[in-house]
Formats: sequence, structure tokens, C-alpha cells
Amino acid sequence: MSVSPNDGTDSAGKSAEIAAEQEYVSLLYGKLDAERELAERRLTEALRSGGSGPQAQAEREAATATHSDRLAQLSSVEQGLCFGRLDFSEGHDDDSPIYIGRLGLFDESDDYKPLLIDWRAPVSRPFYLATAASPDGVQRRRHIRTLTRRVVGVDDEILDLGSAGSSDHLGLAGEAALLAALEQRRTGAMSDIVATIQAEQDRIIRADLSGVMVVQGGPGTGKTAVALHRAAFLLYTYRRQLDTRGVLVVGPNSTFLRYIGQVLPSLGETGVLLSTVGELFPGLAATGADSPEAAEIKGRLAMVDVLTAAVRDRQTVPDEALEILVEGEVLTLDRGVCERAREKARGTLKPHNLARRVFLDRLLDALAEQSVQRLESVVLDNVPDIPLAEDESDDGDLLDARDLATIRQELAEDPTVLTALNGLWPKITPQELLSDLLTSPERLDSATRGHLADDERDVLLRLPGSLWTPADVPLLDELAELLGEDDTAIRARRAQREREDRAYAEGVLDILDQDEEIFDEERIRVSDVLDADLLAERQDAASGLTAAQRAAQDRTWTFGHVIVDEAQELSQMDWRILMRRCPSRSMTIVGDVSQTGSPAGTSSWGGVLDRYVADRWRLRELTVNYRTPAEIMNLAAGVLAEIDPELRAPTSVRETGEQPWQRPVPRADVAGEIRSIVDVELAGVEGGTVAVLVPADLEGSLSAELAGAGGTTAEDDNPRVSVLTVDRAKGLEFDAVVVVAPDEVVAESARGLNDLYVALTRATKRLGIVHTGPRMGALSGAENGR
Ligand SMILES: Nc1ncnc2c1ncn2[C@@H]1O[C@H](COP(=O)(O)OP(=O)(O)OP(=O)(O)O)[C@@H](O)[C@H]1O
Repeated sequence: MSVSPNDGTDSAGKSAEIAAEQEYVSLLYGKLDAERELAERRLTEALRSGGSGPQAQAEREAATATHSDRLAQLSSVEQGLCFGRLDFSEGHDDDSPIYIGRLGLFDESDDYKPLLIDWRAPVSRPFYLATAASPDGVQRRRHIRTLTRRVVGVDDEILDLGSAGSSDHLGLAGEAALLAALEQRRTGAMSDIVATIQAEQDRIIRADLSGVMVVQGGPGTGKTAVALHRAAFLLYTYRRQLDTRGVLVVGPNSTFLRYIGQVLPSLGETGVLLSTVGELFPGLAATGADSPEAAEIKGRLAMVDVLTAAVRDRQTVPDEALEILVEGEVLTLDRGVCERAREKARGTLKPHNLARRVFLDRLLDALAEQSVQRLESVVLDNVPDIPLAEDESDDGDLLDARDLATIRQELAEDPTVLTALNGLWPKITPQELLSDLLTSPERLDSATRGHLADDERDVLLRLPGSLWTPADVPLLDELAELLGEDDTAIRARRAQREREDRAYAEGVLDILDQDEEIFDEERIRVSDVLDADLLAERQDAASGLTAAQRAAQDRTWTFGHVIVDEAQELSQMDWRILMRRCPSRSMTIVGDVSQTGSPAGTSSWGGVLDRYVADRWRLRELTVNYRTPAEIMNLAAGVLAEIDPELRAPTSVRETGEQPWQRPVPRADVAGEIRSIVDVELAGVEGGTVAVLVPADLEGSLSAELAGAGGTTAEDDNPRVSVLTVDRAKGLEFDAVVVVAPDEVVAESARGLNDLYVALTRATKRLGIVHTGPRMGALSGAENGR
């Protein structure tokens, strides 16, 4: 147990404190068990509940979903249920301590007295913000450390007047607990930081929902952790708004999403969609890879013009007159008629597939008229003059409007006519158009003229059958907008689903009304935040899907809030797809412009955002590095200075006494030596993780050499030893990092120094550098050896 120097607790006193906290924590777990049993019982009853028919089925599904969600939430908070306690100074509104944990628990038998307060509730805030200088009524902040359900320690800070000194120069809250958390071995999966959130992080996590907030921070400053805790906070605080539309968290790649995947469930939140930009086009797997040059060009805003041109290129008119053979007769569409039809269709400003109807209508009118004239002249040539009856006038027309409509209809169904008209203005999907464009030199040449240089155009050309790439996805999304789709059938399906959802929602509320075990207060709480409309939107009755799951299947879904991590890597086209998913512009954007590796990425937030929100975005900064020890940051700072002497590295929160090492190894020998190098690092991190960060062309050979190292198998989701290129290591962290051939890492990318900076800052404890070429000046601070 650690205590602040002035709390005067002796060893027997500490044991007594731990025992007292154990008693309370056991009571909380008892309450958790009771809640769990209740949810289980309700779930079983719901599953068993009889009745067939749609209403009964909707009710059963509703109740099952509600109780399963509750059960999942109660199970997710088992580890570290309670982690904090606040005692207030005399005269404060609260004279008894409050306990802070992963969710709220109440004592129904004592007027719903709070037993445990959710960390997101406003009353919990002083736990994260109070300092000795500004105690906010807090006399003592206590971190309670538990292992399973056992209290193993308490860390106290006395904050009331006269106790200054419990926070150091970085203004850390709960320093002992924080340092203990940071010293933990990494497992390969990110953990939550709910017990040790720091004040500058808390202010970002709890910021308002609306508007665009950019969080800029150097490596290890907790940007990812803050982004995820913000998602949990927003879902708790703005549940009503966000449950219906969902929250989207965007990360750079699937390795990263796996790494962060457990954080939100551990905070009891499962309603968030985690996705890369490349996964935002439902039904399409972007498994291919572009060259960096192609990815950069595809990411440019100029691609909007290229795609617009490519769509217009599919709206053609014949060079000469177009002749169509219909039932032995040749009908002719001359260029002028087609041009006028095209202008009319384009003039509607509808997307291509919807404007097509206008184009076809015009041409069918023209064909039908021709056909009628043809028929009339045949009739007139062959039939002798018949005198008019008294009530007839001679307007020259033998066929009336109904005949014209019939002829038009026949033409519209004639396969030859359809083929001819489709040839001029085809109905086309985004996939068909993009694939045709990127595999046809002629189409590419036409669409890129005036927008890309010839050599840039050539970079885009690819072979038919190539895999889709992540950089294709924003282009497909853009095309989906430009092309549009005839959505009559979709709208009918949606209306049907809304009717079902409404029936479902009413069912849920009925069940809550009938359930006698739900206490009145609880009923009030539920109906306070839910009504049938809200519930109907929230849950898909037909499929039992949540908003996040429905969003994953719907390209046109718009989210209540979008959080973007490693946002500096996104291209201009990526931003367009994200802005389309978030018309409310309620966004949290986290990143570090010093770490941009992608040539399509950004080095200025304004450069990206001004286009969408002018200057109405706010910037917050994180300044303390929780990951990388000072010894490693000193070395990394040299690289940062080479990137831009104006940039400042974040301040490390701890030192390890372990200097980074460097050693030369001839390139040909690296494969032979890497295993012994990694073995030393594995021993140094005692069960922690090791990453070997390499230039692309060493990845395969070194992975093969290190197969099985540290007991890692190919199926491991969280391997102890990983061999990665820098772009795949982005956002991740490891206990020890070995950077191989840093000069090649720098040389192989347009932003090579940024990549090196990222590589050096992945380590939580140890860093080694293996030079295969000349030593780099910026790394001269590392010690020779190993
Ligand atoms: N308040 C905190 N308490 C405990 N651990 C923290 C805290 N803040 C950050 N960390 C830890 O610091 C490490 C770095 O955090 P994170 O990955 O979120 O940083 P980042 O800013 O996204 O880094 P990068 O830009 O380098 O990817 C993680 O292990 C995270 O859990």
C-alpha cells in the first residue's frame, strides 16, 4: 500500500484500512451478483414466455435483448468493479464517502442510496480533477486496487489544505496508482484507464457532444485511451441521442482495431461500431493494397472531379444517328435528339441512375413519335379517303394518345431498344464504374484529363480482377452518391421495418409495465430515457440488431457521433466519406501531425477541417507521455527535431534507468542474429511483448526467423513477438521494441522521419536499434552494445 507522506498511517492502520475496504467491496460484489441473478431470471422468463404471433414474438425478442444487454453489462464490470473512493472535507455537502466504479449500484431498500457511482457521473469528477491546490472539497482521494474480488492495496492522497505536495510538477492525480498501471506488462490488448484518468484527459473525455473537437497530442499521451473513454462517456451522458444513431470509432487498420477492441466492452459499452475507413462500404472487402503513390493520388480531392467526369463519360450520345431495328422497321435517334435528352436529364441534377429515367423517357418519346408517324404514313398510303363523320375533325392524326402510349410501352419493353438506350446511358453500380475506369486506359485518360498529370494517371491503371483496396472505398462511396440508386424497393422495405420496430418498442414498454419485480423508481428511470419511438429506432425488431450493427450494414447510415483515431493518416477523400456519415458534425478527432506516415495524410488540422466547418472546430492538446520512458523519448526527440525544430515532444511521466541501445549488424546477417537479439529482449521484459519494426522488404524473412519465438503461434491474436512494418505498428505499443535498419525505414517512405519517430515511441520499457547501414546522426544518443 502506498500513501502520501503526510497521512500518518502506520502498517497496522493500513491493514485495517484494507480490511475495511474489503468489507465494502464485498458488499458491492454481493449487490452485483444479486443484480446479475435478477437479470438472468428475467432473461430465462422472457425466453420461456409463451405466445405465438408477431406481437408475442416481438415482445419476447424485446425482453430477451433488454435482459441480455443488462447481463452483458453486469458481467463486463467484474474486474475492477470499484476502484476509487472520495472523502470530503468537513462542511462539504457530502459528509459520507462516495465510492466510484465501472457502473452505478443502488440500495433499493434504503431509498435508492448510491452504493457505487458510475465513473461518468458528474459527482465522480473530483476523483479525476481534484488537486492539492484545488481540492474541490475533497479531503482524501483513495485508489482501491483489487485482484479479482480481493482488495490488495489502497493508495491515498490527502488533498485538503496544507497537504500540497501530493501532486508533482506534471499535476498527476493518483500518481502511485498511475505509475503502477503504467509499469504493468503489456498483453497485446489495450486496457482501459478508468481508474487513473488524468485531469487534462478528463476535460477532453467529458467535453460537450456537439461540434468538432481535435485532440492533438504526441506519442503515448493517451489519445486512443481518451477517445475510447469519451465514447463511453458520451453514450452514458447522451444515451437518448446516441442510442438511436450510434457512435462510430474509426481506426487505421484491423490490427489496431483488434488491439483496442476490448476497451469499450470492459467499460460496459457494446453499442459502438469500430471500423476502418476501408470497411465503410457494406458488402465489400478491401483486401488489396495500393502502392503509396496510387494511394496518395486516390486520396486527393481532385478525384471528385475525376469521378464526376467518369460518370459523365457514361452519359453518351451517338456520333452519327443511332439506328434501331424494331420489328423490321429502322427507327433513328439523331445526335441532336440525344443531346437534348441528355441536357434535360443532367439538368435535373439527379444522380446518374435516377436521371437516367428522364433520358430514357425523352428518347422513348422520340422513338414512339417516329413509330406513330411511320404507322400513319403506311395507313394513309394504303387506305382510300373515307369521308369524315359530322362530329369528327381532320387533325391529321389517325392514332390517339392511348395508341401512342401503347406503342411507347412496347418500345420500352423491346430488348433491342433497351440495349441501344442502355448503351447510351447505362444503369451502373459504383463497383462496375470504378473497375471499368481503373482498368481502361481510354476511360482513365478521358476522366483524368485536366485533373491529373499523365504519369499520375498511369499510376492508377490496374489489371482487371484486381482486389479492392482501402483507398478505393472512399471513391466507391463518392460514386454511390454520384450514381444514386433507384431506391423504391429499399424505401418500401424500410417502411415495413419501421412498422415492425414500432410494434416491438410498444412490446418492450408493455413488458416493463407488467413486470412486477421492477421497482417503481426503476420503471420511472426506464421510461424517463425510453419511449416507444426511441426504442423503435434503437432496435431492429426483425433482426434484433442494435444501431451500431444496423449502421454496419447500411452505407447511408448517419451516426450520432464519430470518433477518428490516428486521424492524421486520413486522405482528403477519407474525410469526405466520414463527413457524409456525420452530417451533424459531432466529432472527436484525435491524432498527431508529427506522426503522419501516409503520403495522403495531413500535416495540418486546419487544412483538413476548414473545408467542412470553417474555423468552428476546437483544438485540445495532450502534453504528457504515459507510454514511453524519458530515456527513449530523449532519443526520439532528436528525430522530432529533424522533422521540425519547432515541434516539442511530450513530457514522459516516468524514467526506467534503461538507456536505448544500438548496434551494427551487416544486413546479410540480420536474419541469423535476430532470434538471439529478441531472446535477450524477451528476457528483459519478463513475460511482456516484443516488436521488431522493419522496412517492408525485411518483414517476410524476419517473420520466418522469429516463428514461434516467445511461444507465439501463428493464430495468436496477441502475440508476444511481432514483426511489423511501421505503418502496421501505428497506435500500438510493446514492452520492448527493436528497430531494424532505421535508415531504410526512413528511405522507403515520403514521410520516413515521421515513421522512424513512430517506431521509436512504441516502447513502454526497452528500445534497441540494429543498424544495417551507416548510423544515423539523429540516433547517436543511443548506447553502443548488446
Ligand atoms: N491516465 C492514464 N492512466 C493509465 N494509463 C494511461 C493513461 N493515459 C494513457 N495511458 C496509457 O498510455 C499508453 C499510451 O496511450 P495511447 O495509446 O492512448 O496513446 P496515444 O496518444 O494514442 O499514442 P500514439 O499516438 O503513440 O499511438 C497506453 O498504454 C495507455 O493505456
